[in-house]
Amino acid sequence: MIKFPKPDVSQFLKTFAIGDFAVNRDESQLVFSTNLSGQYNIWAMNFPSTFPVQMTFNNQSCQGLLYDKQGRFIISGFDTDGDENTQFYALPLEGGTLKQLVNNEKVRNFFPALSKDGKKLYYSSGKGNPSYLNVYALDLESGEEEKVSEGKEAMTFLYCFSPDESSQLYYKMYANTYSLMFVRKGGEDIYITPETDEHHTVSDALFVTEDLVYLLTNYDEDFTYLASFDLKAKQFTKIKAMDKESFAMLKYDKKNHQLYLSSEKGVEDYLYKFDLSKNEMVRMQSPCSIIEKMIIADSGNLYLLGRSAIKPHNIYKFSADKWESLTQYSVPGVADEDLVAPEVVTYTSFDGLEIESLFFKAKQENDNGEIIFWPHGGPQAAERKFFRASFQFLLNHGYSIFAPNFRGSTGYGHKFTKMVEGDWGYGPRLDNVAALDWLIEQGYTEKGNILLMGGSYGGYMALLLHGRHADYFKAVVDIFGPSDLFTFIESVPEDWKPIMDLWVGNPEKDKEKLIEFSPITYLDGMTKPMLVIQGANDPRVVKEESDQIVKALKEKGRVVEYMLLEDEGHGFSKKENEIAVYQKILSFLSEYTSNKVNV
Ligand SMILES: CC(=O)N[C@@H](C)C(=O)N[C@@H](C)C(=O)O
Repeated sequence: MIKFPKPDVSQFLKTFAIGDFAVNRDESQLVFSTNLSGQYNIWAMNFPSTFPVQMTFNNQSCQGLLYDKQGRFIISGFDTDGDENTQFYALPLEGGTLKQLVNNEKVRNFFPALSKDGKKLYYSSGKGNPSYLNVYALDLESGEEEKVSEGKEAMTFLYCFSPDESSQLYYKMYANTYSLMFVRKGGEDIYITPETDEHHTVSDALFVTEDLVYLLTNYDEDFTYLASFDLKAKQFTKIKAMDKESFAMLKYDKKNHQLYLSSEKGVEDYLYKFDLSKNEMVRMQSPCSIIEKMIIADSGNLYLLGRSAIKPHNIYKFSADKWESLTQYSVPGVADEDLVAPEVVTYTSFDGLEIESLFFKAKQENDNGEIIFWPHGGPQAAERKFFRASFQFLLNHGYSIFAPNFRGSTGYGHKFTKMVEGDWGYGPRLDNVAALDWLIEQGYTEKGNILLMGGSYGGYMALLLHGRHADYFKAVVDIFGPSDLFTFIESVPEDWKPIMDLWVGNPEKDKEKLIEFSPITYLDGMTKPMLVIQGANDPRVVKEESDQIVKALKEKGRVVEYMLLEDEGHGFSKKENEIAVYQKILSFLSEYTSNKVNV
C-alpha cells in the first residue's frame, strides 16, 4: 500500500469558516457567508443539492444576511476590508451583481430588517447620531428614506417587529452588562423588564403574538432565564431558569408553538426546546458545543450554525427528529484523532475566586514542551470549546496552549462578567498571574520559559503582563492590543464612547487608575522579544495603539517586530493574510524556543 506523508501543517489554516447564513421561507435555498474562495463571499445551496454555488465576488465579509419574506431577493451588509462601516445591498437569488441600497459613507450601519411586503428596508445607523444611532426606513421603490426613531442616552437599535408590524421591539445598550428592551406601540415605549436601577440585560426577545413577548433576561438574578411580558396587562413573568446557565438565544417555532433556546454554561452551549402549551423545557442533543445562530423555518425545521473544539463551522438541519450536516467543513487532510480537544481545568485565584480554563495539550508525538499562554479578547467574552485553526496549527507544531477565563469573562454569571468593569488591569491581571503560577506549580513549565500571546483585550493583557511580570516569559505576541487606555478610550468607534466610563474608566475621574492599567506605563519592564500584529483598518483598536508601543520600544532598543496588514480590520478575514500571520507567529516563536522548525 502507498504510505502517505503526514499532513502539511499549513493545511490547518486552510480550514474554512462560516460567518452568517439565511434560509428562504420555502426552504428551497440557503445562503451563507464563507471564505471558501480564500476570501469571504456569499455562497448558496439550491436544495435538494447542497453543492455550494458562489453568489458574490466582492471578497468582503458579510454582516447581516436576510431574505425578502416573499423570497424575491436577498439583503446583505458588507464593509470594506474590516473597516466595520457596513453598507447594505440587494442580491438576486441567482447571485451576481449587487445593487447598493444604503451608502452612508464612513458611517456604521447595523441590523437590516425588511417589512413584510418587502418594500421597506429598516436599519439602525450612526448617520446623524453617531453615538446613539437613528433608525431609518428606506423605501426600496422610490429610494426615499425617512427617520423613524432617534436614539437617546444609549445606543438604540430596532430589534424586530410584531407579527402585524404595528409595534416594534427596540434594544437599548448602556453597557455589555446593562441593556434593556422596550416595545414601541401606539407612540408609547413600554419596557419589558421591571423598572430598577440594578444593571441587568435583556439578551434576546421576540413577539409570539401582538401582545405577548418572550425574553431572556437576568433581571434580579445572576444567570439569564426565560421570561414573558404581557403587553396588555404590562405583566413581567419569570418562566424558567437553569442552574448556572445563561440562556443566550431564543427562537419561536410557530407551527409547533414552541421555543428553541441556546444556553451558555462556562465553556460550552446547550440546546433546549420549550413547549409553550405544556410549559415544559427539554434539553436536546446538539450537533456542536458552541451555537452561533439558529433559524426556524415555517415548516418547523431548525437550521443551526455552530462549531466544536475539533470541528470547524458547519450548518446543521434538524428535521423529523434527526440532525443532518448540510456543510461538510473539516480540516482538509487531517484526521479527527490528530486534532486536540481541550481539558477543562479550574484553579483558585489570588482572592479565592475559581477560574475555569481550557488547556490544549499537544499530542505526545508532537509535544515540544512549550506552553503558549493565551488571555482571550473581549474582555466580556470567553475562550470556549470552539474550533480555532490557529490553535490546532500551533498544537500540531508541538505547542500546548493554556487559556483562562479570568474575571470579566462571560458564561459564569452577570456578577463575574461585571468584575472587569473599571478594573481592566488589576483583578484580571492577577487571575492571569495565578494561572501562570498554577502551571509552574503543576510542573508544566518554569518561570521565564512561557510564551505569551493574545488578541485585542488579550493583546492588551499580553502587553500588561509583559510590562509588569516579564520574568515569567521568554517571548510575547501582541495582536491588536490597546497599549494606552487614554488613547484607546479616545479612538474607539463613536457608538462605543458612551459605554467607556463604565467599561474602562473616565480619563479625568479615573486618571490614576488608567495610568496604572495602561501597558505603556511599563515600557521599562518590557524586556522580552516581541511581535506586534495589527490590521490597518481596525476601528476598535486603531493602528496607532500598535504604532505607539512599537515606536516606544524601538526607541529603547528592544527587540520588536511589527506586522501590519493593510487590508484587514479587527481580525484576519482573508486566508492569505491569516496564513501569513500564523506562519510569522510560528517563525517568531520558534526563534525564541529551543524548537527550530523550517517554515
Ligand atoms: C464593546 C465591546 O465589548 N466590544 C468587544 C466586542 C470588543 O471588540 N472588544 C475588543 C477590545 C476586543 O477585545 O476584542
